[in-house]
Amino acid sequence: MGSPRKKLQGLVAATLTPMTENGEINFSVIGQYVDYLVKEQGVKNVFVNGTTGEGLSLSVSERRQIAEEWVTQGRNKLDQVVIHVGALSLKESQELAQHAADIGADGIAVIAPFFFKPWNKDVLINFLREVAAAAPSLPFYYYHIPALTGVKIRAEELLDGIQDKIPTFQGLKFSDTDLLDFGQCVDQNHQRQFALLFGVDEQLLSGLVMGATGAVGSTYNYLGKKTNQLLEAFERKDFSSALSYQFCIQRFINFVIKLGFGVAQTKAIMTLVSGIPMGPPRLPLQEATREFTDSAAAKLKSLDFLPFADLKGGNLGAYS
Ligand SMILES: CC(=O)N[C@@H]([C@@H](O)[C@H](O)[C@H](O)CO)[C@@H](O)CC(=O)C(=O)O
Repeated sequence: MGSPRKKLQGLVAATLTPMTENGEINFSVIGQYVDYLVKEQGVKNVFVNGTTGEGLSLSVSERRQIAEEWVTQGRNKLDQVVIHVGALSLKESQELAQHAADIGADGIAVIAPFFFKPWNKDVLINFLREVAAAAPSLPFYYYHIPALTGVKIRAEELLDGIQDKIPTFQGLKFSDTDLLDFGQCVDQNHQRQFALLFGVDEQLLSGLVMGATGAVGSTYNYLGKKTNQLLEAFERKDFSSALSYQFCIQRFINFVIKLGFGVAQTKAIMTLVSGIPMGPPRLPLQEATREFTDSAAAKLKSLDFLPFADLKGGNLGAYS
């Protein structure tokens, strides 16, 4: 991994947490998972224990072990390993933040507490500051995901003057469709000192046009290669190709959203595409149905995201 102060950019895969059929963490496949992301998807940054990683459904001990495994397996292979350490308990969040620093992670991220909710920006910043202070050497990212936390404090409000309060603040993971809010974050970031990472994969191109400096998402686990083509087209100002890539990605995401799409389904798709068993999700999530997986497989194939050989060659076997 690179120096902790290197700016986080490009694609960041929001990693899944592989589990066994008994619901235990399957640490044994994380090394293979790292290699798959780097070699097959061209993705060299990971966001661990977030939404996709079922971070809030895991025990603190499991979260620590998973973070350690990603840091260990990612050494000299991944550019950055960012650990999500958000929790309802400030103490747990601080413990996880300190642990992330101790094991040599490259950054930490925190969502807003969502049971007793911060009712204004200052209260939210007070909470975030206490967590950040537990890992004073690590870049700190705020993870804005209002649809799941129910905390609707606008990101642009939060950003205003944040580095005076949280000196390690390094950026934002913006998992929302409010492009006015996101645009105003970019507008404030005059010196481009912060990483502004867009978190809605099906709208990435809009985020890039608005000024996103990178992206964190679940689909980069298995559509990283295609999304990197989108990023490259955007970089060379070939907007027509960038739009074609985005539409292609949208066709798939739109299709699975209509079937019912979430972390469980992402696990099934990743198992299918990579051949690495991701296992079931943890309750209250429910495992994807066979019908979902078959339909997703057919769609991936029709979009050329999954060569026929892969379908025949055992990846479906890895799922069943
Ligand atoms: C609500 C949700 O899970 N959003 C995803 C997206 O990647 C999302 O799966 C994708 O845009 C498809 O809708 C990410 O923003 C979440 C994420 O990065 C994480 O797992 O921490």
